[in-house]
Amino acid sequence: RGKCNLAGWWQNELGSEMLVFNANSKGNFSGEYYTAVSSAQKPIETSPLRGSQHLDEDGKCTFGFTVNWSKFSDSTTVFVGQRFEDHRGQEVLKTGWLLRHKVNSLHDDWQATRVGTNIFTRL
Ligand SMILES: CN1C(=O)N(C)[C@H]2CS[C@@H](CCCCC(=O)O)[C@H]21
Repeated sequence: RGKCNLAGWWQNELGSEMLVFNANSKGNFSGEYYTAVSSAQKPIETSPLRGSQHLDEDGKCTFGFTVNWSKFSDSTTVFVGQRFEDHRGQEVLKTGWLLRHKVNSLHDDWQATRVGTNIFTRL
């Protein structure tokens, strides 16, 4: 696979881990996300992720993926970002994310979406 192969195990500064499977010829991929922390009240479970990446040969591909949190939280997170290599040649995924929780009424919609940034490095 090209230099921008996102497949493998990654971890971020929150202690979350994700396993990304090989992308197909169109750049579509799936994986599993294990969050170490959650605002949900139920036990955390591994959650599926699905995404799409560009297949650049320069190794600096952009990508996006969605995590559909399992039964433990009625919420969804979308990530968008780019792969880089740092000064030591270590791979990093610089991402931004939006986390949307289900709210019970339109009036509560204003408080339903959180935003953040995140860096993943290979496990
Ligand atoms: C641990 N996290 C992580 O690795 N992030 C990049 C951020 C954005 S997704 C969120 C976890 C959400 C878990 C499900 C829920 O509490 O609704 C937080």
